[in-house]
Amino acid sequence: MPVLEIRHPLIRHKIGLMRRADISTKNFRELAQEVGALLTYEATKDLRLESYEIEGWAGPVQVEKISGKKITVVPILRAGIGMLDGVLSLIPGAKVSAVGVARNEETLQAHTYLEKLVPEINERLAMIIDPMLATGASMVATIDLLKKAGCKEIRAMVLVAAPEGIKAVNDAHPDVQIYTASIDQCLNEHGYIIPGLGDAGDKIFGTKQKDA
Ligand SMILES: O=P(O)(O)OC[C@H]1O[C@H](OP(=O)(O)OP(=O)(O)O)[C@H](O)[C@@H]1O
Ligand SMILES: O=c1cc[nH]c(=O)[nH]1
Ligand SMILES: [Mg+2]
Repeated sequence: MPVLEIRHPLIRHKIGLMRRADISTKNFRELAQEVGALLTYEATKDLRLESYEIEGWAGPVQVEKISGKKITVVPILRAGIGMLDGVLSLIPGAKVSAVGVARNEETLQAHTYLEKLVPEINERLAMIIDPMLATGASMVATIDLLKKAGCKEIRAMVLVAAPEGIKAVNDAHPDVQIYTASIDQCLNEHGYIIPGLGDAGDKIFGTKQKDA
């Protein structure tokens, strides 16, 4: 499935602000949530609707509601937490399935350390959130475990994606649609996205601010 780069002016503007080397933790956090919400708006625009009747102020009126599968949002810890409130601001009823994946900074392999999935996840649309899609190893590991748990429909929302990561996800899981605020140029020799955002987890949590 092709990747969708959402080139909305608000997203372009906010991602531009996030790239500043001297950005504060507070600003980075706020912008990650805001872009998370804007990506959610796009990634849900094809959800099915059904109409039903309510009693309105002037009598009966036909209105609509989202029908079909319920949603579970799947933040990849840690950094995925940085988009979670933004996503939930638009889909407040969604259940949250936390998946912990850490990238080994030397081998760039993904290590899964936590899997807290909601019940009946096989009946839900899973929306994975993570600011960064670099080599794709963390995303592929997350999709692997969701499919093992029975998920049939999976979407991924990332702030910034490298072509290498998009290819890795597409090769392993061509059925998964990726939504991103920016397709960047490449990875550097340490597996960091160029121009990218630096280490998103560190910037969201206020841990070390050193960029590779
Ligand atoms: O595509 P990949 O090459 O796998 O890299 C991307 C992953 O790396 C970062 O997480 P990290 O492992 O640094 O964990 P953190 O969220 O705890 O900082 C990021 O949030 C992604 O999960
Ligand atoms: O550029 C990158 C790559 C992996 N993880 C990050 O936080 N940033
Ligand atoms: Mg990190």
